[in-house]
Amino acid sequence: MNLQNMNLLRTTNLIGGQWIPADDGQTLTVVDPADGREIGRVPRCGAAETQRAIAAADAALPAWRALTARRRAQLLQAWNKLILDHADDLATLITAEGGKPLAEAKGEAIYGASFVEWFAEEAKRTYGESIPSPASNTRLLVVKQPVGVCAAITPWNFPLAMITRKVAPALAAGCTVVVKPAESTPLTALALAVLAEQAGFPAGVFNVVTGNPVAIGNELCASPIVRKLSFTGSTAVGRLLMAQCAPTIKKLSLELGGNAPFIVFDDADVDAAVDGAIAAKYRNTGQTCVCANRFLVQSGIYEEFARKLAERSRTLKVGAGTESGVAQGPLINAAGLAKVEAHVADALAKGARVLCGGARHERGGNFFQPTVLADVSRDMLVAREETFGPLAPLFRFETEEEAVAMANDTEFGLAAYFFTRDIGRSWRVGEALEYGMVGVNTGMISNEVAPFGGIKQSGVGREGSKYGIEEYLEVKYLCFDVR
Ligand SMILES: NC(=O)c1ccc[n+]([C@@H]2O[C@H](COP(=O)([O-])OP(=O)(O)OC[C@H]3O[C@@H](n4cnc5c(N)ncnc54)[C@H](O)[C@@H]3O)[C@@H](O)[C@H]2O)c1
Ligand SMILES: O=C[C@H](O)CS(=O)(=O)O
Repeated sequence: MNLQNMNLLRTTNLIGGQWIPADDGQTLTVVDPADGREIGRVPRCGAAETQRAIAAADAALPAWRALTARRRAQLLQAWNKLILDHADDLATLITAEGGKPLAEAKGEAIYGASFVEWFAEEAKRTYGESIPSPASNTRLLVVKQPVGVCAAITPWNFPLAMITRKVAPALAAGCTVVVKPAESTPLTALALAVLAEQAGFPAGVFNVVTGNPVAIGNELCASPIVRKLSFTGSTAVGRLLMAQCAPTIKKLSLELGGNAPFIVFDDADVDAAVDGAIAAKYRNTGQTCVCANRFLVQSGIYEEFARKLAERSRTLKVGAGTESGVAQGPLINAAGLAKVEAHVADALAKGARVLCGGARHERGGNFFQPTVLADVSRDMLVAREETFGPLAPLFRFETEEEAVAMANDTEFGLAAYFFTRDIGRSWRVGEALEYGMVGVNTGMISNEVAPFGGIKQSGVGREGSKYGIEEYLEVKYLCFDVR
């Protein structure tokens, strides 16, 4: 792999300021999902290395939390600048190990840096408060203090932004961090660590451990030194980690799976709804937690919307993320491809109709055709499971009440979208949808300034926004007797 700065391509882990291999020398192979080529190897670390990373973060904590917020902010700004200065190389890494089109990967590097910039500013605003005392001899004060040593476990689909969305607020708050990135996309995480070291973060403040997820996760969850776990990934794994953290009563942030409804009402601007559908469905080849997973279309405009969405989906160029003009890359692996295929087969077997795509792409490998299915019903797998691929299943509905009931008929509650030009309906439906985030007449909702997160089994806590740093702070109440 050719980078402008080859120093970013690391095959070791950063623990306590040292770049180290696995104790037993074992490695994980990293492959390009577009062609299966090996692009690198990283340490297959386990419990022992993780224990050392936790110890390093613990040792670094007192000095780090004692720094002024201004100094922590300066280091975060330096990291932000380095990420932006190296955005092209970081995009090359993101595409090489994750498969997304290069333009999207560049966008992720910029998006990921925006969390570092945002929390550099938030670092200086962890305000407390004074409370009028009910007793004349006491004065009441509330202060915010860093939680302490934190662990972060992150997914492959945004290998840079999901790390900075956790590490930036943690460091801003005065915490130290041990990160375990996904096995599929460790190189981007290690490149971020190179830049953090270059920015001047002291040894042990930011540690990255790659390898056996179960062994590393068990240590991070079991250690009483780790006071918080922030996890982004599937609901199944989030549920497991939540249970594993119970014995040590850790503070938890969980950003989990979704099953986003995309509702189009008869009164919508259909062309705008199709634009929104393309954005909400096909970003990262449909592999984002906020991708539209179910399209609920009112009967009056069903055929028009279906036809236009299929027409636009056919125009999406499928190929390796490095190829010019590519809009859809490969699925991350064979399992991801098989899930899309299974969802399509199940829907067709139960009466759905193919409007476009519907099969593996002629390029073979992990490529799948952008697919739109009509006449989809609630007994199909796509109604209940997160497809996590380029599949747009269209459900039909008659009334607003039916649409809301269908949209809420899931254990997930991350993101939802709807298109209408009726102001009353936008309030009624916006309030009735059981989701943490709702896009109204838009298919793109993610940014660093708004609270990102879900309800029900899509998780707990919020990332980004003014709320994100609170996840890494403890509230302390001081009562002074002033006699
Ligand atoms: N809500 C969000 O912000 C958000 C963002 C991105 C992805 N996701 C969700 O993540 C899923 C796809 O990502 P994924 O395939 O990487 O999810 P995943 O749950 O399989 O893996 C996520 C992370 O957990 C680790 N992991 C897996 N099993 C573990 C264990 N037993 N102990 C410790 N760590 C373990 C993995 O190595 C990886 O680092 C989808 O469901 C998607 O909706 C949610
Ligand atoms: O997969 C979901 C991530 O959170 C991506 S984004 O924040 O919606 O860009």
